[in-house]
Amino acid sequence: MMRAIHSSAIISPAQMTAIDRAAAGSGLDSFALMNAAGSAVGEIALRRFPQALRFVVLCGPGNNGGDGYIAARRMRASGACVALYALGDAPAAGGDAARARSACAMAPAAFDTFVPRSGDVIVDALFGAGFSRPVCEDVAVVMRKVTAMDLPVLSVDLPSGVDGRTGAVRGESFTAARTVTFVARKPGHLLLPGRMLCGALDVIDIGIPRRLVDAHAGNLRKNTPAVWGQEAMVLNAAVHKYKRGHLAVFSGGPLSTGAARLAASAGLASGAGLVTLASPELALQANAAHLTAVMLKAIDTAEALETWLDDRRISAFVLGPAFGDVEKARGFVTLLRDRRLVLDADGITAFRDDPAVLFDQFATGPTRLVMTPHDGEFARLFADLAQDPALSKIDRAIAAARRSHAVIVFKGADTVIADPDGRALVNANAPPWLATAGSGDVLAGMIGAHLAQGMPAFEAAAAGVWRHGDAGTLAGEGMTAETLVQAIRPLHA
Ligand SMILES: NC(=O)C1=CN([C@@H]2O[C@H](COP(=O)(O)OP(=O)(O)OC[C@H]3O[C@@H](n4cnc5c(N)ncnc54)[C@H](OP(=O)(O)O)[C@@H]3O)[C@@H](O)[C@H]2O)[C@@H](O)CC1
Ligand SMILES: [K+]
Repeated sequence: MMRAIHSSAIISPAQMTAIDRAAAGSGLDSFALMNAAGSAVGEIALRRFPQALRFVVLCGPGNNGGDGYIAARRMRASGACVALYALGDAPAAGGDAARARSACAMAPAAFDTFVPRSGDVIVDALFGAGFSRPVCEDVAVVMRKVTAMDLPVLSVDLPSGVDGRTGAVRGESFTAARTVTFVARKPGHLLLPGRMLCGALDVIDIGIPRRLVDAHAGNLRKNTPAVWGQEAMVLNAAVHKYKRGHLAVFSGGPLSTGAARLAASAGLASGAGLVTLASPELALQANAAHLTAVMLKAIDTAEALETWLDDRRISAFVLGPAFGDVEKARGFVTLLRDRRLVLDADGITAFRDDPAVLFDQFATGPTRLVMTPHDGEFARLFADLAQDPALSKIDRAIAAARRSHAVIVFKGADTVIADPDGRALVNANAPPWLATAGSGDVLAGMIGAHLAQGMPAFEAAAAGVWRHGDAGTLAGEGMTAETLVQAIRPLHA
């Protein structure tokens, strides 16, 4: 009986190896685990691809190939037509993969004799967790042929060619219709481009005890309401508006007010009790003409801001969307350094020449700064991390959070949220059409609303990102930033 487990845990290939060792150390039979894994693959192949005229199992030299041999045996036992091809050397004698190969009782043909044909379903068991270098040309040619013929691919653990730690493609990869992985998701299943290449993902329990998984899993999870739900204030009519927080959003000049208004209205729709747009005098008219529930306050200078900040009920701030004046942004951030702040867009770019000035101002006390960079903005503050090819997007976000003492929301279709303490989340509910003009402004306002309500910065960011993806899905294809705000769902008890 197959069960899906650890629904939000993400485990790196290195942690998986440690779990594997711990399982063996506790007396679990590693061949039994492979048997469970390979049998699950065979069963899923039979169930999900009834149209197959032939199952072609491509086995690599390691344990990923071992799973393939078990799957082949399982499918053959059910009467399916199965062809088996082996890449490279035979598996090391005495290991589980060698045992699986002999138990399979089918002689594999050499990999380079495989000719794909119409009606084939490919079971890709070439490389999984042990994928260590770019695929060679022989393999790449087969991958390209299979893709060109649009043959369904069921990948074991990961589409071969995808790096499980980073999600990067090394050389070439299969594009799977389905991927069957074991114990928990790996980063490569969620980070781009890996996520796009996995197809539907099955996470299978192969019998490793939960205590061993928990002992070796790190602080990385998929972003779901389970992560932040307990911290979220359940909003109802009985909660006084001041208890739901007061969010302030800084507007740009008279010709660039729209972004801040989007953030402000998103903040209100996300549950902030009060939202005030802090606007330059010259932009008051433009802003006033468009606002109803959002309040308006003229703030032009550092002095005016300093006076306003005496009101401690203003519980969070958003600075950056189309703000424009980077010098003014730097001055405002200094005044806001002991407050809860979402820094986005121009607010991030303002510190490109000396990021340490920003980081130092938030170095002590509780984590209260959330930054929401896209790739370009990230590179402006963290050039070395952005350029280091050895780092995954998760590694980059965590290192940036540690350095800046801020929660980092590293945006993209695979947004990563990282806390200075090393916790991280990968978000996966964003529809492709969410990448549209103004979408980032809406996100900044949503995170600001959660901060204003008093949620810890990490959970506030996670809740904002998840609800943003949820609203995008509800708004549907063809959405605009305005319809996105309208689609923000209230939090339910
Ligand atoms: N963890 C668990 O609990 C369980 C894990 N299970 C399964 O084990 C899998 C991990 O097995 P694994 O560690 O043997 O690694 P795997 O992916 O087979 O690759 C290693 C081989 O490929 C080779 N190789 C690498 N790159 C290459 C390239 N570009 N081109 C050519 N060759 C290349 C590499 O060569 P080497 O680098 O050593 O020279 C080595 O020979 C995991 O994904 C899952 O399916 C299940 O059985 C259930 C229990
Ligand atoms: K594979």
